[in-house]
Amino acid sequence: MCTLSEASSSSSRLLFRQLFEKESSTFTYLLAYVGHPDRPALLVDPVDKTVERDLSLIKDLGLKLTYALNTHVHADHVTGTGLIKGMMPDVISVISKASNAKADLHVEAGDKIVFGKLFLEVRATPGHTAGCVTYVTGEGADQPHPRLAFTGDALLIRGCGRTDFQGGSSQQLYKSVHSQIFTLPKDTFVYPAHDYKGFTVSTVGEEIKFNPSLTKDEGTFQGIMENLNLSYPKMMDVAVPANLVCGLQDLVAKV
Ligand SMILES: N[C@@H](CCC(=O)N[C@@H](CSS)C(=O)NCC(=O)O)C(=O)O
Ligand SMILES: [Fe+2]
Repeated sequence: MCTLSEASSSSSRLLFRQLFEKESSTFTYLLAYVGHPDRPALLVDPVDKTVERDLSLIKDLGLKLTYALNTHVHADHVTGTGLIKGMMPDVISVISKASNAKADLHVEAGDKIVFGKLFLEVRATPGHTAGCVTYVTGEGADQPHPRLAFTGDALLIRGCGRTDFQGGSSQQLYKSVHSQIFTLPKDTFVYPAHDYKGFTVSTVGEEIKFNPSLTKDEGTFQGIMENLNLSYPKMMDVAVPANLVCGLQDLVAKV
């Protein structure tokens, strides 16, 4: 199996970094095309608390940040998108149309986010929230192999996002994961938005085989999701309103 460092150094000219915010156990991903002197880059799911670290890394690596993407309206932390745009107004914030959140660019299934010769393809994976999307690296010449899937909270490693708020639906999540993620090539790397168990990466094949809830039939899955008994995220009342304006709430309040 191809390792993370192999994926990073493949002929696709993809530079890839997985970053972590420990208070909310959130992963942010940095991707860049380094086959051209412009070195266009994007961030997936930046967190407000670690924006300074991420922008400093981008500067160190000589990259040009072009897009800041969210997989969904997060309930447990404030997106870094607003802070990034405050400092770098040319960066394009991205979220799904179905999320009903403010952003420069609203995407839907089938859209492509292009950076250099690389691109991310948008797959609609609602269920954790109504507007969740998964971003998957492209297929074909110049694209990294194996593919990389940024699954947000739709699919976690040996888990999945809860479905008890923000338009969540266990029925919809089951369908999303089985039709949009489990149909990807089995060697596709799975990079989620969170991990609470110490994992960093999985593959589609591994989750098809070992995911404890999504390997079950749909009825059993729904029963599991109804009985998770998780407490609401501590930051929820702050994070959701902020993320609906892509973390721009302070800037908006000043206008
Ligand atoms: N304790 C945390 C919140 C943990 C939580 O609810 N995480 C969400 C993803 S963030 S919306 C989730 O779906 N978890 C699934 C699971 O099985 O844990 C806090 O207070 O922030
Ligand atoms: Fe979430």
